[in-house]
Amino acid sequence: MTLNVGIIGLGAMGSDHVKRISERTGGVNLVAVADLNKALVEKYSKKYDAKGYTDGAALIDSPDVDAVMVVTSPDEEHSQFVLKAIEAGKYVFCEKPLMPTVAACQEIIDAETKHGKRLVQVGFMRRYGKGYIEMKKAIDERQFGEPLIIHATHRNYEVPETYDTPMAISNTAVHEADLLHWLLGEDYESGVTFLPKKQTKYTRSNLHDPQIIMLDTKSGVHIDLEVFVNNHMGYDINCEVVCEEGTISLKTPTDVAIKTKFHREDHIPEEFTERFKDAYDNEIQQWVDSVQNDKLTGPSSWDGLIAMATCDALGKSRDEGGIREPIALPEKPALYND
Ligand SMILES: NC(=O)C1=CN([C@@H]2O[C@H](COP(=O)(O)OP(=O)(O)OC[C@H]3O[C@@H](n4cnc5c(N)ncnc54)[C@H](O)[C@@H]3O)[C@@H](O)[C@H]2O)C=CC1
Ligand SMILES: O=C1[C@H](O)[C@H](O)[C@@H](O)[C@H](O)[C@H]1O
Repeated sequence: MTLNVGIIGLGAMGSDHVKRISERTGGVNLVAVADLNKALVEKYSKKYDAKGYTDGAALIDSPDVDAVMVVTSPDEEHSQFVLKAIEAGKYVFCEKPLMPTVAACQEIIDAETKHGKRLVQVGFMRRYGKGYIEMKKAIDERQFGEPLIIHATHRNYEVPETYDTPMAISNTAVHEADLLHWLLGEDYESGVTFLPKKQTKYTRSNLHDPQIIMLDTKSGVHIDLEVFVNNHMGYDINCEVVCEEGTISLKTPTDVAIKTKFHREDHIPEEFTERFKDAYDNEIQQWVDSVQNDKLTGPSSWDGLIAMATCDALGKSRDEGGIREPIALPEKPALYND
């Protein structure tokens, strides 16, 4: 049976998902779109012959909509629609982060637990990247012995003026906060955030950039993560896992390598929709398939809370000048055990 999906939020990520659902995902129809911006609603409702709304709640209430995608920003705009979808008993894909605070993630977990069935998947799409899947297999199988250290970078070419210091963790590093404990198959013990060089060419009053994060896991794996969101180089995501008898690293996919006039060059992706196109495609196809099977298999609301609890500790460390902070989790509800 074809799944009829409505998408709330038609900006940079939402418009990419509109195209993905309409043109590259099997077993699904885009039947409705919503945004506060009427021009975007008119554009995409007309282009994809979908019903247009400016009120996301009305989209969720529509009997024509089987499942919902929440792709709004700022991130605080997610829970109103996630909670309404749960109330309506409809599956809902919520872009990361689930919400930018632990308390708001907990509110969603409480609502889902009361409903009695998992309905929420969170958009941690790095888990669907081929490189990360191969890395996780190698770690799970201990192909190179015990993992010891992870070196990672999360670099953006630039971010908008509204992007501020806390977002470097809650909006950006939240990807690695989810990814790396999933990759290693264990929880974090503690974290530290510190702010290097205070005055740089692109420093803004509301944004300290770059930021340096360190995480340590329960077994003692040490992680260092550079978050550099105005690097004016490109969208450069790196991850190297150092094991007892070898390393395994993420490779940036390139179609061509150029050599000319005594130099060679590779392309650096401009932004996330280019760099992780396959991961997004795999993620959304898996979400549609799991909804049709009436059993979600992707990142849950609980994964959303783990990531935000990690980010909270890292934000507290940053605000306290780089003091190591424990990363503690509440008891995991049984709903999220399978
Ligand atoms: N998984 C990933 O790699 C990525 C995830 N994201 C996430 O996707 C979400 C959207 O990000 P962007 O597309 O970059 O933001 P954006 O600012 O480009 O678009 C957000 C859209 O949501 C709409 N909106 C906001 N509040 C609304 C409401 N109450 N009702 C209806 N529409 C509303 C805005 O009018 C805007 O058109 C964010 O949560 C962000 O964290 C963004 C980029 C990449
Ligand atoms: O989710 C995302 C993107 O995937 C980028 O990796 C981040 O740098 C960006 O800040 C965030 O919105």
